[in-house]
Amino acid sequence: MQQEIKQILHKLIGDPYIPELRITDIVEILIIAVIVYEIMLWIKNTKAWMLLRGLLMLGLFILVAYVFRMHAILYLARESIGILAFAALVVFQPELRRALEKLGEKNLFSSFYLFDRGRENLRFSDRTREALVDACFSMGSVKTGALIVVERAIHLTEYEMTGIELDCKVSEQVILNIFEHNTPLHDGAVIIRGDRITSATCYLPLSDNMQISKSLGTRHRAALGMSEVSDALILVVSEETGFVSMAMDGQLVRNVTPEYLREKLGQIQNRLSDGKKFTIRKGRQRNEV
Ligand SMILES: Nc1ncnc2c1ncn2[C@@H]1O[C@H](COP(=O)(O)OP(=O)(O)OP(=O)(O)O)[C@@H](O)[C@H]1O
Repeated sequence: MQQEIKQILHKLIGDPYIPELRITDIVEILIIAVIVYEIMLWIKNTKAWMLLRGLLMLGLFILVAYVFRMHAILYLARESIGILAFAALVVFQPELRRALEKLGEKNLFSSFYLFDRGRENLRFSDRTREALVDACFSMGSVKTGALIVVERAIHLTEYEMTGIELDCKVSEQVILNIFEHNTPLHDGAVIIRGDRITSATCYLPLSDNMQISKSLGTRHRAALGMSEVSDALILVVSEETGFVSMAMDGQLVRNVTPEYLREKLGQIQNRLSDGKKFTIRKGRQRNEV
């Protein structure tokens, strides 16, 4: 094949230099392409995108300084590169941590182990999934605000500790009871691990995403913030509108339908699916932030 390509090129443009291509070179190119693609996705989905734009502007400025031989500016740029790199590490520490955690979550070899199939692979039961969907839409219909975090691979112990410890089975009635106005547990978020509610009144980190709609308050900001620092799926019921929204992977999807929520919960129900490398993202539903 390579020989044929060489012959065709020889006819067209003389004697071109084509280096020997081994199978490992092709594998290497594919690995680098996947890594570059993942880094680009990460940059696009995090604040790093703003950093990249900032760096491009800075690069342009330095280029102009170089062209016009502005020595003082070039000297300052040279001296501050180390400090800027350090500052970027500090500013992007949560995103970098999250990226490394994601890498650790990926179970690349799980699909090779057939004995894995016999294990208990369900994260939570169908009953819990239905209870969550029913509870959210019941609360939405009477405009009761709620914030529910469904834990996945990353343990949320540090957030559980901010609330009141519970250990009870998930059911629609229990969730409705927790978020009932003027009851001791209604404020803050509940955290769900498997089929159990582990904590209520938990305090979640607020997102500092500038693009989030100004009409959304701290409940939605907390849901988005939690989805930025963990792989959890967060459900929000708005006290103001009764809309049910969902946050995951730093994206907030507003005003979802029961079918959409059921589908998303179904997708995270299976533990093994976390190892999937490529997933086809379906179109976003309504107002995604
Ligand atoms: N950081 C947080 N962690 C957990 N819960 C929070 C946090 N911040 C706010 N909340 C919850 O959100 C409630 C306030 O919601 P607020 O009205 O500010 O938000 P909102 O996004 O406009 O929601 P809604 O549409 O329900 O009004 C608080 O009473 C509290 O229960």
